[in-house]
Amino acid sequence: MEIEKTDLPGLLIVHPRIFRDERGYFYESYNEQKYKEAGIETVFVQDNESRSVRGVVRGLHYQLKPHAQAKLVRVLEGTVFDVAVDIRKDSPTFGKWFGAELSAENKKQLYIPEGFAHGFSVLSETAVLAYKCNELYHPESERGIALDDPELQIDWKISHEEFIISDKDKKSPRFHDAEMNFIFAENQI
Ligand SMILES: Cc1cn([C@H]2C[C@H](O)[C@@H](COP(=O)(O)OP(=O)(O)O[C@H]3O[C@H](C)C(=O)[C@H](O)[C@H]3O)O2)c(=O)[nH]c1=O
Repeated sequence: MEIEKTDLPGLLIVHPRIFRDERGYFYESYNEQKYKEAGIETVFVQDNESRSVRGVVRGLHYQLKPHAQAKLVRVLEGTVFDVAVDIRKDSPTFGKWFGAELSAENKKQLYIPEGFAHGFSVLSETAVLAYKCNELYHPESERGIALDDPELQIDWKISHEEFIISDKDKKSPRFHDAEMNFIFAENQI
């Protein structure tokens, strides 16, 4: 398994080791010891799965502290453009976003620490996303940021005309007005 750093401190791309043979493939999609050795110390307590059709954009979501969630995201079917936005107020990359194409084919994973808003767009006919969280769902603490925020300028790799988004996400505030309480922790570099 290889870990790739990104321009946003703490946000990592995981390249799992895939074992292929004439039957197909096998790989460890998570291994607590190996991920800890690679710097992903997080212990996960909840697994989520969602299926979406082409054009769906889910997010940008996060939970306020003390219910902030770190996530380990992978794709079981199809292809998505997975995006994380740094909302750690004192981070040198506050307000910056990073995106990666995750697919059932490339089996890449995105490790998103606490202090990021998360969202994804679906680039294939359908996509199934599976992700681990280190904190339980706490709807009262859940917040959103507008997917088409003019300050963030996220390129979702699909046209806005194609967007299929939930009524809830349509009402998310702009980044500038979003409620955040993330203080940048030095150990997140
Ligand atoms: C997130 C969540 C939702 N739900 C229920 C609440 C709703 O009745 C239903 C759909 O929830 P929602 O529309 O918020 O689902 P998504 O839009 O996929 O939300 C997710 O989208 C982005 C990409 C994320 O990273 C978050 O994990 C999560 O916010 O599932 C639960 O029961 N448990 C949960 O952990």
